[in-house]
Amino acid sequence: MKIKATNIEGCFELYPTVFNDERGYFFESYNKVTFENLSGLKVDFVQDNQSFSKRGVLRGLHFQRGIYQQAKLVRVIKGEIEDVVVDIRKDSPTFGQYFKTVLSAENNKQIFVPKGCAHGFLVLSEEAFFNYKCDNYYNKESEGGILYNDVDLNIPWSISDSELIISDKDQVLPRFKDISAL
Ligand SMILES: Cc1cn([C@H]2C[C@H](O)[C@@H](COP(=O)(O)OP(=O)(O)O[C@H]3O[C@H](C)C(=O)[C@H](O)[C@H]3O)O2)c(=O)[nH]c1=O
Repeated sequence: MKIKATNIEGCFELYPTVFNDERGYFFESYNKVTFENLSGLKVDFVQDNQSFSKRGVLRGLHFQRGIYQQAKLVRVIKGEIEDVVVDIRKDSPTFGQYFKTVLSAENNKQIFVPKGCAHGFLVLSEEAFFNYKCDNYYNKESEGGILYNDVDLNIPWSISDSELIISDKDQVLPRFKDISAL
């Protein structure tokens, strides 16, 4: 497992060691000791999530507030997505910056999304299975979000608006300038 910093403080990519043989492949998708040794962080993940989406589905940008803020370790089991992390920590040196990268079943790449960041993804392949760990439980009342095409963030999603599939809830999320930073 290797890790690589991103432009957002505390957000990093993880590249697992893949063992290929004539049967296929094997890799440790998560190992607490390895994660802690490489990141220097002690993270207690308490909830695993999985979602399935078709091409053009955009989920996010979501976060949870207060004591329910979540750090996440995200990955793709099948397909390919464009993953975006936005720093909404008002005291962070990278406040208001976003990080965007492709996660896929081919690159097996993962992202650690620190607490205080909004997260979302766009499915580029025909279908994608997305799987992630959270270090805090879901709390509907604490949910917040930012409109995916916020003009200030100006995130260059790779699929045009006309082809996007976005939930009713996500279509009416507030603009970045209107959320109270964490
Ligand atoms: C997140 C979550 C949702 N739910 C229920 C609530 C809804 O009835 C249903 C779908 O929820 P939602 O439309 O919020 O699912 P996503 O749009 O995939 O939300 C996720 O999208 C982006 C990419 C994220 O990073 C967040 O983890 C998460 O907000 O699952 C639960 O029961 N538990 C949960 O932890």
